Amino acid sequence: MTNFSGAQDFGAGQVPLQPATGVAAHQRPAARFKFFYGPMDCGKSTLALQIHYNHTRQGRRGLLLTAHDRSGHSQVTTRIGLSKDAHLLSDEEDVLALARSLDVDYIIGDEAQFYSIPQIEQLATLVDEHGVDCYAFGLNSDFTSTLFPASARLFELADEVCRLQVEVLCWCGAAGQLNGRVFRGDLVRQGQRVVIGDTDEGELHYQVLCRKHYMRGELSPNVGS
Ligand SMILES: Nc1ncnc2c1ncn2[C@@H]1O[C@H](COP(=O)(O)OP(=O)(O)O)[C@@H](O)[C@H]1O
Ligand SMILES: Cc1cn([C@H]2C[C@H](O)[C@@H](COP(=O)(O)O)O2)c(=O)[nH]c1=O
Repeated sequence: MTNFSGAQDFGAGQVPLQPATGVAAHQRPAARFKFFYGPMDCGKSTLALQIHYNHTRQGRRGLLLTAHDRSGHSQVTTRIGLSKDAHLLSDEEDVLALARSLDVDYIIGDEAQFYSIPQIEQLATLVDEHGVDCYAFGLNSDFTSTLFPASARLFELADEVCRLQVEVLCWCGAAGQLNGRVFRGDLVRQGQRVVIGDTDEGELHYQVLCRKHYMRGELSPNVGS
């Protein structure tokens, strides 16, 4: 909340978070809420770690979050080899309380499609009421080509939404756009929304497809690719 003098009013018992860099308040840009999205394998986690690195280098205190990372650990992992320890968010966890207890300047949230709606809204509150920059990274749609609820909320609330620039190619060479779930060699269109997996071959895996081949249900002739 901002009062008429321009000063922020955080209410009784609340202390605003302060950035660590020592930059005067009037020189600091307004906090931003950004959502970077794209299909599996398009470089989301890599960009998340790059942004985290750049902020840390300037002395800013950050919180790296993930949920259901493929590794099964509390880490952000990337296929290009980078990984970093992260806080593994549980479904009921209050991100606002967590960030305030750690006094952070920014949050990087990977696998944001798995966050709850309240958690996405808490990120927005951190931006608006506490000046914390929030960068969320995640899939836009699930294996049925339907938006994840958290991603839909991010599209509604974020200041900026960016489709990632690294094109993942469908087996035909066109830009991959949709995440196909493959079970025992067949594209499936029904099942649980959350099934952790990778784009490698296996009994259950994912394959990024262009819209035409997703709609036709035509998978790569090369198993697992
Ligand atoms: N051996 C490699 N050499 C170069 N780039 C690679 C290699 N392995 C993976 N990558 C890059 O990493 C990207 C996947 O990054 P990752 O952050 O794991 O994606 P996401 O989080 O979106 O699933 C691939 O699109 C590719 O550009
Ligand atoms: C499409 C889809 C994916 N998932 C899971 C599979 C992976 O564990 C993650 C995405 O990870 P990435 O870093 O973006 O490659 O999400 C799922 O549970 N349900 C789905 O529909």
